[in-house]
Amino acid sequence: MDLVNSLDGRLLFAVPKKGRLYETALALLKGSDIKFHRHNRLDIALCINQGIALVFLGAADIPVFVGEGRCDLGITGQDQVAEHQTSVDEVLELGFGKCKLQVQVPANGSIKDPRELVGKTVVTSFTHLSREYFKSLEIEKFGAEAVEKNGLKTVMKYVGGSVEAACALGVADGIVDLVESGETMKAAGLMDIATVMTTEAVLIRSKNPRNPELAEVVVNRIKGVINAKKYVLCSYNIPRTLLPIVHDITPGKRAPTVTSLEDEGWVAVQAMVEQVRVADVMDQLEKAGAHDILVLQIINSRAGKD
Ligand SMILES: Nc1ncnc2c1ncn2[C@@H]1O[C@H](COP(=O)(O)OP(=O)(O)OP(=O)(O)O)[C@@H](O)[C@H]1O
Ligand SMILES: O=P(O)(O)OC[C@H]1O[C@H](OP(=O)(O)OP(=O)(O)O)[C@H](O)[C@@H]1O
Ligand SMILES: [Mg+2]
Repeated sequence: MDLVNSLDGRLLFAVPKKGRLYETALALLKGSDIKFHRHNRLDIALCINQGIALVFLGAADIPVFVGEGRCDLGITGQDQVAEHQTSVDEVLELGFGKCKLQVQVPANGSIKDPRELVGKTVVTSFTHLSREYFKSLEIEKFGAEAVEKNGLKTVMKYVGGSVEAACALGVADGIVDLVESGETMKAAGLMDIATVMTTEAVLIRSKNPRNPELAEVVVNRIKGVINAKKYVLCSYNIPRTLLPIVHDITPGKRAPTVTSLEDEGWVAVQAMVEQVRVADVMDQLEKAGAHDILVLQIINSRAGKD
């Protein structure tokens, strides 16, 4: 059976084929028990244990394919969804691929404010978002009527990558590009002067998925993996008399689990704690008189329906 026929009835899930989101997106699929074989150079992979086919696409193309209903689910950046103005449901923020889309200019140049770029040349891979951004600056400066009548004065030029080189090459007065650590920007002798948007990876769903029940199962599984990463399980022993104190420090998601120990007067406590707070929580517990404090990783989770 050829590949196209074997796609029949399968839920099509678009995932980035390379770049910044690739590895974490694949780890997320693995955590959700979505197993597949990807043959060399093929951009479609059938899942072994689910009625799903993965479609490997560029992150920028994923909102388009999902928006047109060609794919049912997709993982891409919020920036790409906004840039391509497609109608999709953003069902879940995924907590990785976090960065900012920023206006940048030469650090040693005279421009210090994005308004000074009005009427000049801006190079970017995000022409729609950049146009919208400079349109609002131009409306502020010239008024909506003038902008409507004369069009944008700022010139937007598209490049597909290595946007930072544009200023040094004399192609641009400023750029609009993604910044995470700022290393690339700094290495190119640029500085940021405004933020167009902040973004992270997101799970998107078509308005009309071909198998809504299976789409829901996949969304829930991914949700479980994402939520598990947000929390760790904290367990410790404490004299029963101190329990009221620790309730305040580790209230858990619903309530802490408290079990009696053989050692009379002592209890064992287990509670979910936000990963970002765990060091602080451990300090507080130790100070309050807790012993044997352990922090355990949660691999997967389901909150259950209320
Ligand atoms: N430095 C970064 N840190 C975090 N997330 C990023 C970074 N750069 C890009 N992203 C996110 O990843 C998405 C895809 O960008 P990426 O540059 O990986 O794709 P690409 O340009 O298709 O790949 P490549 O750069 O390998 O050609 C972006 O739209 C953004 O959401
Ligand atoms: O602030 P930083 O941590 O340095 O990250 C920002 C860089 O990451 C992305 O580029 P990528 O590596 O994907 O290369 P590209 O420009 O060819 O897309 C983005 O376009 C920036 O150039
Ligand atoms: Mg890139």
